[in-house]
Amino acid sequence: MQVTFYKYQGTGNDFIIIDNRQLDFPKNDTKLIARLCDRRFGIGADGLMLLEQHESYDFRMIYYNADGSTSTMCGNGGRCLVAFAKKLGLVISEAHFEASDGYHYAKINGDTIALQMIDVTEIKMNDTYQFVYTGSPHHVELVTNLNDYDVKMCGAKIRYSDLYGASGSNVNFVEQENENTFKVRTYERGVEDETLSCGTGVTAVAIAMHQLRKTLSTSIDLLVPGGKLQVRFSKEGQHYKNIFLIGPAEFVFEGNIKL
Ligand SMILES: N[C@@H](CCC[C@H](N)C(=O)O)C(=O)O
Repeated sequence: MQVTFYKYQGTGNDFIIIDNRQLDFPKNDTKLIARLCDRRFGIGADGLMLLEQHESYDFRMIYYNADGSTSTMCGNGGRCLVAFAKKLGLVISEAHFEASDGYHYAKINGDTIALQMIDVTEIKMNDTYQFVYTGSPHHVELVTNLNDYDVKMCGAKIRYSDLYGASGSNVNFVEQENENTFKVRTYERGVEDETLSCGTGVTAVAIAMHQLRKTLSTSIDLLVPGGKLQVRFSKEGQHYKNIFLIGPAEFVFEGNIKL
């Protein structure tokens, strides 16, 4: 079977996208997905997404990590899938879709996609770290000297620690740059390495930093190794709502593979 794939990236978090509206992609073939994402033996990506038909919304998002595991929500992936849906002509300036964590709305402005994330109602605050679920689980930790930090080694230690059990967590290391700007480097579960950006990760960081009162701003800039993202939200009581992850989502190339 010949399949056309599309490569997209959002601040360097890169994805293989396949139009699976005909439902012919072998969705349970973990080894195939891992091989397609492999940077030496395959196309290379942090994750693979399928765009499928949805009964009430514009489309459905199915996300796999680079190791082939089915995953929870991917913020940068969601933004890239919206850009792909626009390329397919499924949406024009707005999108409504369903992902593993439920309904999402997105606004399209050229290559900039603003994706609404799920509301956050619980933040676990600890002396040295916070835990925020933004559609995916995220450990957030302030560090000094982020540029020289061993994200892969320290991230893996936390991801596999007793703190998060068998399912683990993504791990974000953060350093404050100014009043409303934070630098972030993320160890991603399922890639098992640092990625250049993580959308659900920077969303967790923005909320954790606001909750910690490191910033009073509700529009926060996040500098990641792959570029710049913005997270905006409103706070109602103890709940964070109307959370938007904003940044570029770009088509890179397309090709055909024989499965
Ligand atoms: N890169 C993603 C997060 C993808 C999911 C994550 N690896 C997990 O398994 O939790 C993002 O942009 O949010």
